[in-house]
Amino acid sequence: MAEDRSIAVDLLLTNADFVVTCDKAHRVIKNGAVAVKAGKISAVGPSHEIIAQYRSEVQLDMSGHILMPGLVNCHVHAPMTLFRGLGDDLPLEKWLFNLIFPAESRWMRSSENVYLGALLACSEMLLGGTTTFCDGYFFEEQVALAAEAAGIRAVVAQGILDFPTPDCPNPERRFKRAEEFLSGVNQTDMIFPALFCHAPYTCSPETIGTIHSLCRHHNIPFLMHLSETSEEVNSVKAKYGVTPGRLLQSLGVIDRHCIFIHGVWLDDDELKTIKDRGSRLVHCPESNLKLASGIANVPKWLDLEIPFGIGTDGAASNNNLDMFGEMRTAAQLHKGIFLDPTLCNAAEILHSATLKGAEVLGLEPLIGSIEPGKYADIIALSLKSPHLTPLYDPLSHIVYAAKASDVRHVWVGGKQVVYGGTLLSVDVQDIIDSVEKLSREILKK
Ligand SMILES: CSC[C@H]1O[C@@H](n2cnc3c(O)ncnc32)[C@H](O)[C@@H]1O
Ligand SMILES: [Zn+2]
Repeated sequence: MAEDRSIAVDLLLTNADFVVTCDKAHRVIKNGAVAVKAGKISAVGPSHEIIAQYRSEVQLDMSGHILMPGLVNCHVHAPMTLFRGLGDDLPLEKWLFNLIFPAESRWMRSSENVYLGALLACSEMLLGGTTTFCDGYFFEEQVALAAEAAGIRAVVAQGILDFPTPDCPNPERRFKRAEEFLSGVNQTDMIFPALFCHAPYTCSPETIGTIHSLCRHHNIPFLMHLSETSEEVNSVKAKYGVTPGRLLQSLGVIDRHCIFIHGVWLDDDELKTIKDRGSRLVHCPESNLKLASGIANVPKWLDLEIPFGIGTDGAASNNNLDMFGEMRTAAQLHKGIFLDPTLCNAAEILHSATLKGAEVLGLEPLIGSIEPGKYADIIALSLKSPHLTPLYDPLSHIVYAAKASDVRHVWVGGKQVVYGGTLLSVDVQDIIDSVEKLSREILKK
């Protein structure tokens, strides 16, 4: 009898119509397979080669599917799923100050509510193929707990503002709150703590400088909404005499720790500073459109080679956490604005939602592509639908035609969390029932 020299692994995914690796070379493997051991990818390649080299007691036939890395949602406020559809058709300032901040001070003072909203968000994201998200909110420890329960990877950034917030009613304690958060949440390969200075119009230079120093000290990301609306630019100019980007530059905080969200109104000099100082950007096209904040100059970001990720923003301004929809919007929007169909092509946008997104979050050595050594954060899209037929180019389908509901299977760190479109880690119906119950109370007030 011939000796079996193959290597034993924990999981073999074979016969996928395509493995879209999202590696730097944009490698797409026809009839591909992936071998997974101890949560990480051992090998990826043509099915016949992988099957010859590896064996596993768990071997799944992925024919009729695309395998690709899990999507990376670079900007979310997970608990805000509780406010989905509560305040539509308003500009940012009215939406935020007249509706959302009061709603947060009423409903998000309960850490249980924050946990529940975050759990709903994690469910929505996993079912839609997102395996990593970067969050910013209050009681962010609860978001970390929800992410752990759901089995999704997360950067959890504690929100800091100069005025009373649900988890820090006394603003004088805001730096203590940041430190308390950092000492309470341990970094693992699933949960990565960070701090989120809300915006230049809600955080003083003292707050920005102190929180940024803490981020530098702990070597963690410093997040901030920046240059989201023209009103923001005008109000910062009126108060400080300079634009938001220049204000941060004058404070000496623009560096490799910074992840700036939106950047709709950043001018060329501000963008150049962001590039030169190693900061990164996040594009949230649907939230920017819905709040009529404007449209970020993403073609310029691409020209300048500024690493940028894609984010949905919270469900109160999007109103979903669907990264397939977000990719499609990002790919189409700039073509329409600049009357140039070559802009933001499918490969560029898919990279922003996977490998580049991982790079933006500082997680690129761990996730973002299907490559040996990376965590097995993998999703399987079913191709057996009219809207995905015929198939000439898998990248085209992923960006321009696929829907979140095409996601059939999801693995995070090699652990299957979605099977056949069903979430295995938490009871979604139970979460929906609890949120519906709470929403009836929210509606009454
Ligand atoms: C510290 S982050 C949490 C804080 O941010 C608010 N928020 C949600 N979406 C936006 C946005 O697009 N711009 C500015 N602020 C936003 C959220 O309601 C929380 O108060
Ligand atoms: Zn936001």
